[in-house]
Amino acid sequence: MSQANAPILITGAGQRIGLHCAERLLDAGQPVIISYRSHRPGVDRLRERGATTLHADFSGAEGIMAFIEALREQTPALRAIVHNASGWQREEAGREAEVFQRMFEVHMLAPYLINLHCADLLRHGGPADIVHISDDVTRAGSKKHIAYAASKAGLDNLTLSFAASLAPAIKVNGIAPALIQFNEGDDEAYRRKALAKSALGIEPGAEVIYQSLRYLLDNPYVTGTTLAVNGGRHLV
Ligand SMILES: NC(=O)C1=CN([C@@H]2O[C@H](COP(=O)(O)OP(=O)(O)OC[C@H]3O[C@@H](n4cnc5c(N)ncnc54)[C@H](OP(=O)(O)O)[C@@H]3O)[C@@H](O)[C@H]2O)C=CC1
Ligand SMILES: Nc1nc2c(c(=O)[nH]1)N=C([C@H](O)[C@@H](O)CO)CN2
Repeated sequence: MSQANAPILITGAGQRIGLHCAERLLDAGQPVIISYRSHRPGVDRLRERGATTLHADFSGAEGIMAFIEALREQTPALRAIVHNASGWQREEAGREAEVFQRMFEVHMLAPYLINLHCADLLRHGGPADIVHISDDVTRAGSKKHIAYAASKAGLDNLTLSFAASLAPAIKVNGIAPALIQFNEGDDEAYRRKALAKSALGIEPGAEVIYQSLRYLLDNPYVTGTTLAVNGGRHLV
């Protein structure tokens, strides 16, 4: 496979932001591979559009390594790897250690192992990128998602280490969103409170993440950077 049509991998792209970015890449004629954990309608839609869909559960090194093996059987080259898969878990009484472990696995261990075991697929002489989807919450921490925020902060540090380690062949950057897209169960009171936390006060939707991803893929002189896509939350 020439680098020209090497696929872009997006993890956790069966729904929401990952699904939107996968669809937009397909719209642009870019081959796509996704990982998904739960089978959702978006997985079928991507498959129908020609994307390769691989099941993956990153809860533990075994599951991550099994995904890596399946990925390497699928393609000899990659244009980019987008680490989007994520669990937004609060602390739970009696399950504190399990929640921390889950957050560490999906936000740090999976990107770490996939990057180490798949960076060679990006080494083909053409433009190559790794993008970590983080969270603006790493600036200040979170009272109700302590393990989540800590694991995303660790992901931000992986951005720096991998950017230094893989340069100049591979650029490594992050995108740190604040509120992008509410979840179905978010009630009006929660939505009002969340919107008030940023200077721009809107729910922008997934397109702003695709625009940020496009910028990082297209810019040959940006690495080791995490883009804040947060509506000016740091100003409020
Ligand atoms: N939405 C927002 O407003 C914000 C999003 N972000 C970040 O942007 C990214 C995309 O957000 P969003 O689209 O809301 O993400 P989702 O909450 O929809 O999660 C994306 C996917 O990750 C998968 N996933 C979760 N845990 C695992 C695991 N252990 N192994 C494999 N897959 C897993 C889920 O699979 P399953 O379908 O099985 O649940 C889900 O489909 C995330 O990294 C998120 O942290 C940051 C700030 C705000
Ligand atoms: N994996 C996820 N991470 C995050 C989500 C989400 O739905 N899935 N949502 C948020 C919130 O939008 C938060 O930014 C504002 O309430 C954060 N991370």
